[in-house]
Amino acid sequence: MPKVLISDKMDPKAAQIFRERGVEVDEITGKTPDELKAIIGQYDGLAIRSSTKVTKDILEHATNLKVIGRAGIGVDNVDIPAASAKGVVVMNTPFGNSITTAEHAIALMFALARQLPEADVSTQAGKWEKNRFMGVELTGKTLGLIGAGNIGSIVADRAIGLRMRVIAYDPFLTPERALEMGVEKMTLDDLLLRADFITLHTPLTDQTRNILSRENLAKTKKGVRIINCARGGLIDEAALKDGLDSGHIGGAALDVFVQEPAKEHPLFGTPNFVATPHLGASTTEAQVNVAIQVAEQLADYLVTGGVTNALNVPSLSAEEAPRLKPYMALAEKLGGLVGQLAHGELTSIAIEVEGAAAELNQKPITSAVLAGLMRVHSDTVNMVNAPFLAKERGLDVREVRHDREGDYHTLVRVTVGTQAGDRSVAGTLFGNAAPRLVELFGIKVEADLAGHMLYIVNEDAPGFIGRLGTTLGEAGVNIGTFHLGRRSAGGEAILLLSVDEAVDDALLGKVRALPGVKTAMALGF
Ligand SMILES: NC(=O)c1ccc[n+]([C@@H]2O[C@H](COP(=O)([O-])OP(=O)(O)OC[C@H]3O[C@@H](n4cnc5c(N)ncnc54)[C@H](O)[C@@H]3O)[C@@H](O)[C@H]2O)c1
Ligand SMILES: O=C(O)CC[C@@H](O)C(=O)O
Repeated sequence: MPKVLISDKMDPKAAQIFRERGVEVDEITGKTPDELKAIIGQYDGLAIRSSTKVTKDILEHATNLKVIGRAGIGVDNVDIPAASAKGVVVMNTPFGNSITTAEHAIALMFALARQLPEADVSTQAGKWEKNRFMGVELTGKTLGLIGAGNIGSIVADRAIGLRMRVIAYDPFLTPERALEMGVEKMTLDDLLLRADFITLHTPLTDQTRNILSRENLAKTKKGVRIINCARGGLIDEAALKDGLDSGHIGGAALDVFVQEPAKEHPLFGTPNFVATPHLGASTTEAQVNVAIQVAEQLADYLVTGGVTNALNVPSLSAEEAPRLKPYMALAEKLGGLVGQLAHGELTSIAIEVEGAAAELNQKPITSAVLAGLMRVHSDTVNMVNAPFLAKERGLDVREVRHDREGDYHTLVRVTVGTQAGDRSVAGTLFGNAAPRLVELFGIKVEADLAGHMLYIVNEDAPGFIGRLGTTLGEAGVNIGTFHLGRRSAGGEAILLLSVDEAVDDALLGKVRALPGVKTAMALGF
């Protein structure tokens, strides 16, 4: 039974779903990195929010981990390259808390417009400072969105409802989508010049880090009010403080900080500054949504192989997964076969599909071929990290989908480019389920690829099979199945034998010494 750790506070629905789906679950929150390292090796899945930092160091101890699920959107607390290199799938729940976070941005915009937090503190202190708190209306003001994705577009919708004019800077926003959203797309400089309020809704990337830098803050309209419910690091916090102190910036509300938890901060106590402790996603509704989604996604992956909302592998629906499963087994075997047989450096690999296979999602088939190919050299390769490793090694990977009718109702062909030329193997599924090799280096042959096998290339001549049988028999090696293929009578023949025991080097030497043998190799699947 797969086992999952929930390491951050999460709605109880998550644990309930895991149990209902046959996944064992432990909820252990508030662990230090060292404590997490000590226990993470027991788990197949890890469900987190933003507190757990899944670093490379933690991943090195996660010997059984297959999937990490973030109950939320931002995955900057997960080292995705390290997870990918280790073959761990990383998923998030991209929509579960979008409305809630957009509402928090709108709430902070109101808080700034009417100085609500300061007015509350003053009133409850018995001061009744009616003249101190003069607000501004939102109606007719211009809201500048930096980032117009899921959350940004909900903020735009709500702001338009408040009769605000919404302008947006997002390099990936198409003119059609901007029109549909009712926002005016523009450059960042134009937005900075025109916005009365600016709200940030981008992920933190190398391009967005410090997007509101000191220089950019200086370009804003005097009195601008700034809201950040996305990620700390998007704004230069020191420059923001200077802007508030000088009065150039009329107000700022931060839900997120460069360093979290932010228990002390130079901005704290600054007039017109509002802070919340990363509460963007903190509503009952959003937390139930993301808990349910993350548990369903992790359980799907661990139980059926379905992949939803993964950031480092292609998606695979729970309906597709069972159809693709036998193909992935076939693909891994074909990859493993060429990996074992092809000598020297591989420069390219082409994965071709035809017949029924051509109607499927090809990405998982390709990943499985690459995993089989590279697992020949490393036990830690799997379908998740194989494409990354292939890219890292400069292997040129091509996917080809054929429309044509072939000899088989379904076929997967793998061709690797080597210094000696191209080498190709092909396989089909018998009964849509059983992987079967049907072609090896241009020769028709029909074989299961399973267990210990012996691959022999020899000159097709009478008496050879008898001599081979005797040699194996004398070594106590029992032949399970025997598959023969040849280009032409008396030409080159290929033999693929499954044997009950591994063939050691001494026996291989004897096989290679038999008359007519050109190549003999032990294979394993
Ligand atoms: N405060 C919270 O609790 C909380 C809750 C949920 C999400 N978030 C954060 O909100 C952010 C946005 O979430 P989302 O669901 O809208 O994401 P999203 O992926 O739907 O949208 C992000 C948008 O940013 C745009 N973008 C990317 N690079 C950009 C750049 N250089 N300049 C301008 N725009 C750029 C993208 O094109 C995209 O449209 C994420 O960082 C997420 O972590 C915070
Ligand atoms: O889990 C949370 O409370 C914050 C989530 C939020 O930052 C997100 O990116 O989804």
